[in-house]
Amino acid sequence: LPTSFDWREYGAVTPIKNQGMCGSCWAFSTTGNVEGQWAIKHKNLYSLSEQELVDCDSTDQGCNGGLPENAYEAIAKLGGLESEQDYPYDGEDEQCHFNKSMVQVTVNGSLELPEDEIMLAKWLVKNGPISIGINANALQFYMGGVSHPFKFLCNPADLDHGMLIVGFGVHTTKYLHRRQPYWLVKNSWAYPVFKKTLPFWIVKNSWGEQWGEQGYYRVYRGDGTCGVNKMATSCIVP
Ligand SMILES: CCC[C@@H](/C=C/S(=O)(=O)c1ccccc1)NC(=O)[C@H](Cc1ccccc1)NC(=O)N1CCC(N2CCOCC2)CC1
Repeated sequence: LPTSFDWREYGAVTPIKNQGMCGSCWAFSTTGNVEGQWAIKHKNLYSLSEQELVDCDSTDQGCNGGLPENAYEAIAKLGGLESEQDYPYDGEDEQCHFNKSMVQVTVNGSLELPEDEIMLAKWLVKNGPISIGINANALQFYMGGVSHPFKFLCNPADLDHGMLIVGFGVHTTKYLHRRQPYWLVKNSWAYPVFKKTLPFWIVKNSWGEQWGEQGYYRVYRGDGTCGVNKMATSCIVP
């Protein structure tokens, strides 16, 4: 197993997207995994439509939540996913206007991955980015670095947010030289939820555009922090 790995270096990850004021994190977690699987298998990276899932995946609840595993199934049943361009994101529940002739990619199954984080890292290197459920408590006020909250502050059993692991590495702290293995996790927030309440000119000027580390979150790898390993899944693409 390498010390670090990052699927962004191999063209398997699209730029950070913004879910806005809609609880569609599950759809972004799903499209992120499908984008990666398709890119690795077909050498084509397409940005895929979350709005199609919000509007047309009747097994999930649109802006009120969902599960990537349901979404993979829904994509297979619908007949595929359209591109972001052809079915753009509006951040609210709309009438489904899926057009099967516009399908960019298809899915024909899914996998539940092991909770062992060494096996997860091995799977990631071999196969691609992983969709996860996580407890988002530590994300609300995340400002960078390797997040490693106490278990009672981030219950691994209370998963409430869908994200995408795109890689992993080890951070050595400056003074004590502590080694902190971490997962590199793609988020779908432009601003953290709490900053949405601040006047835009404060957020724009002081914290820049992106949430976290240019839209990414680094969380401790190896002890099930925030349940990062509890619901790791991937689609299978033909
Ligand atoms: C209200 C929906 C919130 C949304 C994410 C919104 S969010 O904006 O990213 C955010 C997250 C945390 C803090 C603040 C903001 N969360 C979800 O969609 C999460 C994502 C998730 C959870 C666990 C494992 C994997 C993925 N899922 C969920 O919220 N749900 C999972 C499915 C559940 N169904 C109810 C009916 O019976 C079938 C199951 C509905 C709730």
